[in-house]
Amino acid sequence: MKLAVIAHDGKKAEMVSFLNKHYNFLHQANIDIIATGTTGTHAQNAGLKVRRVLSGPKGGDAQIAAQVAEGQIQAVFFFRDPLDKHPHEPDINMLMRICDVHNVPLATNPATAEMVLRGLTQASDSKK
Ligand SMILES: O=C(CO)COP(=O)(O)O
Repeated sequence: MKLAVIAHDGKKAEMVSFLNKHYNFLHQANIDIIATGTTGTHAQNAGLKVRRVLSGPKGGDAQIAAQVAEGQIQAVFFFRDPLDKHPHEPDINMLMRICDVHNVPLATNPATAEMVLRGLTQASDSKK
């Protein structure tokens, strides 16, 4: 299963604590994680094996959206900062739209992320 993790600067601390909390699940061999550049560095520092794409403002959101469109990503954890401006707002909206087009779970805040992760955990447990 491949998961994408992305966080705006104002939400990176929350993303790191989410990743730490779910380290055991996310660290499993059958989980691949892809992340935008800076978020990916934080995730790597948390001990996770992560493939980093470009930073969000440089096209990283668009790279992840392309993989969602190709059916390669099963869920996106995108902690957006609604209180900040982003020069790449069109890419952000595009990623969210692509998730909706392809019916891929998209968690844009930690509360939703907990629920999505619970669902993924149950789905993976039921396969064992
Ligand atoms: O800007 C982002 C998402 O829109 C995140 O990019 P970084 O992970 O490189 O900070």
